[in-house]
Parts: sequence; C-alpha cells; structure tokens
Amino acid sequence: MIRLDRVSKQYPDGTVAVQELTLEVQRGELVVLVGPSGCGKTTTMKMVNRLVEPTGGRIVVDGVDVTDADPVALRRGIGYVIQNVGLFPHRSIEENIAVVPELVGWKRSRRHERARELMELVGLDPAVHGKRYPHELSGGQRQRVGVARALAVDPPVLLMDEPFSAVDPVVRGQLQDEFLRLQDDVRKTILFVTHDIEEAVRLGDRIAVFKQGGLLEQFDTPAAILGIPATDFVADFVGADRGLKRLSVTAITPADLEHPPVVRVDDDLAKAAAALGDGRWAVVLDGDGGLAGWVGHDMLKGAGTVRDHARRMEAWVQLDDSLKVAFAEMLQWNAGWIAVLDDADRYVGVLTPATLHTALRRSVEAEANDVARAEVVLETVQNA
Ligand SMILES: Nc1ncnc2c1ncn2[C@@H]1O[C@H](COP(=O)(O)OP(=O)(O)OP(=O)(O)O)[C@@H](O)[C@H]1O
Repeated sequence: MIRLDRVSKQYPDGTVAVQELTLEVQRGELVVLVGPSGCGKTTTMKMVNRLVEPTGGRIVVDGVDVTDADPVALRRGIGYVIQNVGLFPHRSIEENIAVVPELVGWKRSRRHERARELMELVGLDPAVHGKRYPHELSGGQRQRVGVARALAVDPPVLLMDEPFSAVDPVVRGQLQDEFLRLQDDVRKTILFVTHDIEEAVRLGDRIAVFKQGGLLEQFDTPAAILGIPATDFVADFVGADRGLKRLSVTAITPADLEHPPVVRVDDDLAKAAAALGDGRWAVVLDGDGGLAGWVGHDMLKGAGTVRDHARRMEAWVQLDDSLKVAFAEMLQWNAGWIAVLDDADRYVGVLTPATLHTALRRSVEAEANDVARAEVVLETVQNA
C-alpha cells in the first residue's frame, strides 16, 4: 500500500536525513517509525505526502508514484495527524473536523453529519463539543479532534507524527487504547512516528527502528524487535528491560498453564478433600465448567458441599490476554496464581509466577532459535 524504494533525502545544507530507505507498509497495517531525535523519522513521513521532496528513490502509495501526483490532491487523500494538532483557533470543533470535506466541496449538511459521526467515533460528544473552540478543550480532546479531522474524507492512508506526545502519560495511555480500538474498526494503512519504544510496541503491527543519519536498523514485529534485536544499536534503544516490555506482547497460551486440582460446587467435602490429595488448594467450577471460586485444603472440614465453603474469585484473565495483564492482576490481588478462561468463559488452567516466567522464556527462545528467520532479518538490515 505504501512502498518506499531506496528513498533518500539530503537537505540543501548537506544534511543527509534519510539514506536509501526501503520499506513497505501493507494495506491495513500500522507501521511505527521509531528512533532517537533527528534520525529522519519525520522527514520520511513528510516525503510520503510530499511536504518534503525526496532527493532519490521512489515512493508509491496505492499503486501511484507520489512524485507524479499533484501534491495538493495527494495530501487530501492522505490523513495527517501531528503533535500539536494545528487546529484553527477561530473555528469550532465541528468546522475544524470538516475542513477537508469543505475543501473537496461537500455540502453543508453532509459535512455536519460526517463531523458528528467522527466526533462519536473518537469519543467526543457532538452536542457538547461540536460548537466549542479548540481552546475550550483539554489537550487529550484536541488530539482526538486531530484524529477525527484526519479521518474526515475516509482516506485509506494515515500519517501520524507523534500524535499523542503532547499529553500527560495517563491521557496518552487512554488515547493509545482508544486509537487501537478505532483502528480495529477502520483498518487504515498507517505510518506512525514516535521516539517512544513503549508506544511503538503497544501500537505497531511492525516497527522500523532508525538510527542517526536515516539508516534503518531493523524492521520487524514488536515481539521480534524485543526478542532478537538485530544489532547492538537496537538492543540499546529498546533498553535493558526489554524482557519486561516483552510481557506486553506475549499472549497467554494453553501450553503455558498449570493444572491444579479441580473440584465442583456440588461435590461433598470428602470427595473434594480426596481430589485435593496433598494439594493446598483447588479451583472450584460450576456445573458448566465456569469458574466459581477456589477452596483451600483446611476449608474442607465439617459438613455440606464445596459450595458452602468456597471463596469467590476476585480476578481472572482470558487466553490471548498478554502476560503483562496476568502479571498486573497477580500483583494487584497479591495472588500466587491466577485463573485463565477461554473466550466462552470456561476455565482452562492457571498461571503462576513460575509458569509466567517459563512462558516469557519460551517466547524469547522460540524466536532466538528461529535462526533462519533471524538471519533474514540481519541480512535485510545489512543490505538496507
Ligand atoms: N528543513 C531542513 N533543513 C535542513 N536539515 C533538516 C531539515 N529538516 C530536518 N533536518 C535535519 O534532518 C535530520 C532528520 O530530521 P527529522 O526531523 O526527520 O528527524 P526526526 O527523527 O523526526 O527527529 P525528532 O524525533 O527530533 O522529530 C536532522 O538532522 C535534522 O536536523
């Protein structure tokens, strides 16, 4: 969908911002460009919508060579979101969102409808925010307007340059979550610039790590960038705590789980105690295999059924949740284990700190052992 073929940019003062960059973004994919300040990320992005003219190579967007396209028409077909949004201060939020529809000649009623629809899509209330002016919104709300405006004429391609970096970390996290949900719906082809590796890992389908001088060091999935950094530079850039960051990109799978004794709510206590054997606790399930709670060995005394003695479960996670979610829940509840449910909410096993660690190692080693693939990555980087 977006293809950069040996693209270079040397500014008139001699600065080489980008060198022979080859990179492809598939349709519906979100690729993050990441790297230290001045490494050429913004220059790369601006060459795609011709705010900057390349000095070498070719850029093709949706089959069209952008150097042949009329720059104004090109920019209208590519949504662009920047850090401080650049909203018009004397226009209402609704008018700001409708800027491009107005330029391309949409009628007032259609513009109005579209602006309202987009406000809802990005979590703003059209009745409350539509008539306000930019200075009457919070920083996070202004960023949402920036995203809505970029989506106004439903362009297939979005360029986003540090769109969430002007807000505090909490709002930033919320915007990132909302943006991921939105992208699930709209599936745009997105080139996204950030200098923050956490943001890159959270949002990117693939990440391109740049170093000074506009050189591409590695282009791969977040898990691979964290698990098998192709060069020392990438390893340094993603940081020594990449094992922790990797928690957030590794999903819980059935193979990771432990299977402690299981009893049913209707079991009588003697049967339950026998099922526990030497175990200190058991998971309690209802008749349908759903999670009903847990019971400890010394709670199985007296008369009645397990139902009368079981404790309610405070927290659980789903298969496909990240190991980070599981770890955070364990910490929050000070729990030595956490139950895992499938997408039909049936119990499938438990995760403990030990199995969590094994799962993390498994995911790192799976990729490290994939020598053929690692070599391809290195070769790509060396030839890039
Ligand atoms: N108009 C210009 N004229 C000359 N040099 C420029 C121009 N714009 C950018 N540069 C230089 O090109 C290099 C790449 O800049 P660019 O803005 O693409 O980097 P970046 O990775 O986006 O940085 P940051 O994260 O700080 O925004 C830098 O050395 C910068 O100083």
